[in-house]
Amino acid sequence: METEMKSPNSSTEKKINSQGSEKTKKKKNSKGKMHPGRVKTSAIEQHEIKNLEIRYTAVETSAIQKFRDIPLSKKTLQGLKQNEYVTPTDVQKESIVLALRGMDVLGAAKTGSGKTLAFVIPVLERLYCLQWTRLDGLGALIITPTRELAYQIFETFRKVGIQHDFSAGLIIGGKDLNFERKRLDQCNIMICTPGRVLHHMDENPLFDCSNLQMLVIDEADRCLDLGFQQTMNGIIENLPPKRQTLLFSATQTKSVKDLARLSLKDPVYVSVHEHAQYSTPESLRQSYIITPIQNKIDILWSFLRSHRKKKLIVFLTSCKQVRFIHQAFTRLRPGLPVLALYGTMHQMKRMSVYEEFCEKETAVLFATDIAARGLDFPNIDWVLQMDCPDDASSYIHRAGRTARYQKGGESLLMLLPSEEAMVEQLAQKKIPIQKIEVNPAKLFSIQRKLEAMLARDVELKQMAQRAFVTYAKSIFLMKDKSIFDVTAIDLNALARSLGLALAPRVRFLQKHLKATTTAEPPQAPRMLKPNYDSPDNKEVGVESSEQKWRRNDLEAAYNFHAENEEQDSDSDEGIFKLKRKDHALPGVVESEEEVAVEKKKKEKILTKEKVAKRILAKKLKANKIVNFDDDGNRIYDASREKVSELGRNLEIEALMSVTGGINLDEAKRAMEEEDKYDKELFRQRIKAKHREDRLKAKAERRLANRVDKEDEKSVDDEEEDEEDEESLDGSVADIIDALPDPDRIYGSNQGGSDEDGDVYRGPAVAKKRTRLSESEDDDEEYSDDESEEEEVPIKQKTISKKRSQSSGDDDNQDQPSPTKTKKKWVKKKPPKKQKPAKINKFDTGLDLAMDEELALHILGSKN
Ligand SMILES: Nc1ncnc2c1ncn2[C@@H]1O[C@H](COP(=O)(O)OP(=O)(O)OP(=O)(O)O)[C@@H](O)[C@H]1O
Repeated sequence: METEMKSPNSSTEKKINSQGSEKTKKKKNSKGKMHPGRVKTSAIEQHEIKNLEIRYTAVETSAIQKFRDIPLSKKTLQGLKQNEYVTPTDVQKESIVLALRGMDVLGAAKTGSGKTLAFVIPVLERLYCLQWTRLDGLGALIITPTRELAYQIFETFRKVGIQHDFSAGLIIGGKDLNFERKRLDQCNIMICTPGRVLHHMDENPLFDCSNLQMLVIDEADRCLDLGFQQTMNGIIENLPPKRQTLLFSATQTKSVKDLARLSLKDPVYVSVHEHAQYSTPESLRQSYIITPIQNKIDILWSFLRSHRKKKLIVFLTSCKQVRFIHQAFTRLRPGLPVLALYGTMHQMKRMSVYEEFCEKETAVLFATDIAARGLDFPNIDWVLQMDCPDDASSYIHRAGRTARYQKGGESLLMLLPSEEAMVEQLAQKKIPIQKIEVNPAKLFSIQRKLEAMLARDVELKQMAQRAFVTYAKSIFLMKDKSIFDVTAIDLNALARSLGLALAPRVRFLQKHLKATTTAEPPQAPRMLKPNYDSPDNKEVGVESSEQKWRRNDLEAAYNFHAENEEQDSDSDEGIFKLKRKDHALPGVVESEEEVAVEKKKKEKILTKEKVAKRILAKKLKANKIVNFDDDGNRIYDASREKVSELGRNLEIEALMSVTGGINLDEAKRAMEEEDKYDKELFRQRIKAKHREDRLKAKAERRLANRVDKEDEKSVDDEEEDEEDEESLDGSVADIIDALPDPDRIYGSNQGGSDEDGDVYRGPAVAKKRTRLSESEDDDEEYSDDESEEEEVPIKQKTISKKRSQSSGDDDNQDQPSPTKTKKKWVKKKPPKKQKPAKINKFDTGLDLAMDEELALHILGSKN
């Protein structure tokens, strides 16, 4: 994405001046802050900059002969010289000087007149004079409508700016977004397509254009037209208002609205060829032919056969047409290399085709309008416009791919009889174009060959069908209805010329024709015009017998071959992506029934996203598992759903609710209920975890006992009751289990709710054991559980007392208070185990066996 426009020996960011010393530069950036990492600039450069700035106002455009007459930095002059740019063109002289003075410029000049250098040079100079460095971020943003053009401009920056130290980035669609993203913040000059740059502006936090000095829009009229309107508005919103703006195009916009959007400050309109006799290059010879649609492909074939040593571009309306013609002609072999360039191509392929065609000496490139603007393919001999361009501007740009910068070239436009009005529009735009006739003797028909190929190759046949439909659709969608009339086209003849035996069905036309005949839309006069030759028939709503015949013929054509419907509908999708949506479609009045049918058809295409949306809309919960117990009662999973009745009811109410909203009191109550379940769930989890820890500790102890008998005798004085219980071996536990319930002995005024969450341990002793084991957990985790706190100390107190009596060395102060500490049982502990912080401990001074005996004794005596 990114390259550096620097000479091979200037590979570091620090610049050493000619004396070899470094000088710190105290230059402030546009926000008034000096960038801490500013590169040091030599005194010579600073001096040069001062001199240049003085000369900006003094320089006279008329006195400029060579680039060196313009106040330009040495680095730029060297870059120009290295690339053999010596004499500036008119548009360059005018625009560069004005731009150097810091003015907003609207540059208009013929195609191939060097408008690219007219903005590349001022951008380099401006940043140079500001002593811009990589650390200053984005200084200039250049926007162009196509990726290839962006690449071409990038290359010009790279070549002319070779002596500068700026870094330039190419931000275009079809490339790795992440790759671009990471390097964006290092770009000083960014060349981009509108969609991609807005994407970064919206989503990339590294994209910072707050320091931007210059905005350049190449092919400005195209970038600012309705096709890019929203994107461009989005971009402009993100740019700092204080900046210099340069707009360039061969067909420059003068729309006040466009210019207002850009908030230009006193822009200067540079139109060097405004008073020229023609709006196209003098060296361009232009001609047109009027031909019926069925002859177009034959003319193209014959033309290519007779220009095999030339380099040509052939423009067609849609990607699918280009694809079909390219595939068909590749197989038919016209005698020169055949290439294709269109928007739906893979980006890598697009670039390789672009480069390949640049290098070729003879070749034909079939292309859509993505190749119409700005591209500077070298040495193009001929431009063939096989389909009529959208308008005169579009014609100028297409034809302008040849006869560039002092070179000659020729252009041929093919028009259908219904499109002849275009000639008038071209004349109004000062385009000198001559009518020529096709020599029938030299016309060679390839229809049979195409038919044979399509019969053998289903894929090619499908391409032909798609080409047919997209062409019909693009004509139907054209803005200028005075030129483009789909009903005037003989679609059967078109189909045959493509090698198709029968015309594919075009449903939108059927619908349209139905609408124009059933309803009488006031805005659809052109749609009823069947014959361009008969001006009388142009009257609103009047349909002559000839028109009727034409309509019936068309209807018959459209109704053929319902089997092609699927493919057609596919193709129909594509064309909408490509054409500009800058006009309404008159005459299309859809009945309710048709709308319903259309809706139904659309529903057939179900993407994953749509399915998900539907599920959401229906408030269904996808992939939900419902468990039932043996009796068929539903088991609720507290971790995933509402368990309390109140909670569940509330959920059902929300689902049924049409109005939405929430009853806060109800919700609060439900939450409290749910909270109980949550707590219980949490408690159980903690218990399970503790149990697991205990078992683990027990296993470790057993292992330790086996290894070292001596250690077994040592008694740890800090034991936990719960661990104690678990550490008792099976026989002792059994004895304890068999002991009478202390509740019965000491009274049980406490609740026994703590049993709920415990594991089942046998019917007779469960309650007692649960109390022993759970109380500690609850103490640690749920200190609010009063029932356990009250019960345990009685036992504990007794045990502790007896212990202290028997050991006689216990410090009473160390004894846990009855209210705080519960039962404490002695147990063995692995020597290295850490003491839990919160648990109170005491020491009987006895070993485990004796402790057990003591416990049995105490309990037995109580009994
Ligand atoms: N001063 C110059 N000296 C020699 N060649 C030049 C000069 N300026 C431009 N050129 C060459 O002229 C050709 C056309 O230039 P460029 O692409 O900038 O034209 P353009 O006006 O932008 O055309 P379009 O309107 O089609 O975009 C390029 O090959 C370029 O290298």
